Amino acid sequence: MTLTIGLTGGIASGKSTVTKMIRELGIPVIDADQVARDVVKVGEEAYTQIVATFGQDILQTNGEIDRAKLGAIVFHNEQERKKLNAIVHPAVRRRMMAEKEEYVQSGAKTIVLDIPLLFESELTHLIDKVIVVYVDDEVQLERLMKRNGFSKEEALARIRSQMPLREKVKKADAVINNNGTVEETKQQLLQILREWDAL
Ligand SMILES: CC(C)(COP(=O)(O)OP(=O)(O)OC[C@H]1O[C@@H](n2cnc3c(N)ncnc32)[C@H](O)[C@@H]1O)[C@@H](O)C(=O)NCCC(=O)NCCS
Ligand SMILES: Nc1ncnc2c1ncn2[C@@H]1O[C@H](COP(=O)(O)OP(=O)(O)OP(=O)(O)O)[C@@H](O)[C@H]1O
Repeated sequence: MTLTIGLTGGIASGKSTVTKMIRELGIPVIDADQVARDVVKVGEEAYTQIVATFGQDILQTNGEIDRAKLGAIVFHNEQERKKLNAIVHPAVRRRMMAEKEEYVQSGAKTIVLDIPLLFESELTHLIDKVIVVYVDDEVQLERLMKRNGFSKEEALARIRSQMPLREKVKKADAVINNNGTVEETKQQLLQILREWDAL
C-alpha cells in the first residue's frame, strides 16, 4: 500500500522548500505547479483553449503563454481566474492521477503531491493525508515580495485569491510552521514522516 501525502499551503509559504527536503529523502514528489506549466505548452489542448479565451495578447512573440501577463489578468479578476482554472485544472488533475498511478504501480512506499490549491480545487480525494506548510501573514507577504519582486499590492492580490492559510490549517492532518529557520522546518517534517511511518 502506497501512502499518498498532499502537501499544501499558501503562495510562498514554503512548499518548494519542503518538497526539496522530501526529494532528498528519496520520496517522489509530483508538483502541481510544474504539471500546470506542462499542460499549457504550445500545442496542448489547454493552450488552445487559453488562447481562444484570453486572446493573442497574452502570448509572447515565440507563441508561448506570457505568464506574467496572464497572471496580471487573473489575479485581479476573480471571474477570469475561474475561467483559467476551468481550463487548466481538469488537465492537471488527469495528468497528476496518471503520474500518481505510475508510482503506485512501481511499488513506492510514499508519494507526495505538492498542490497549492488542494482544498480550493477539491483534490483531496487523491490523497490519504495532508500536510499544510504554514507561515504568519506578515512573513508570507514579505517572502513573496522578496522572491518575486512584487509590489505589496501585487503580492496581496495573489494571497487573497487563495483560501486563507488559517482555514487550511484547520483541515490539515499535520502542520509545519515555517516561520522559523529552514532547519527547524526540516525537523518538523522528519517528525511527521516518522510518525506516519512514511520514510
Ligand atoms: C496565472 C499563471 C499563468 C501565473 O504564472 P506564474 O508563473 O506567475 O505563477 P506559478 O504558476 O508559478 O504559480 C505561483 C503560485 O501562484 C498560486 N496560483 C497559481 N494559480 C493560481 C490560481 N488559479 N488561483 C490561486 N492561486 C494560484 C499558487 O500558489 C502557485 O504556487 C499560472 O499560475 C497559472 O496558469 N495558473 C492556473 C493554474 C493553477 O491553478 N495552478 C496552480 C496549481 S494547479
Ligand atoms: N524557513 C525559511 N526561512 C527563510 N526563508 C524561507 C524559508 N522557507 C522558505 N523561504 C523562502 O521563502 C520564499 C518562498 O518559499 P517557497 O518558494 O518554498 O514557497 P512555495 O510555497 O513553494 O511558493 P509558491 O506557492 O509560490 O510555489 C522563497 O524565496 C524561499 O527561499
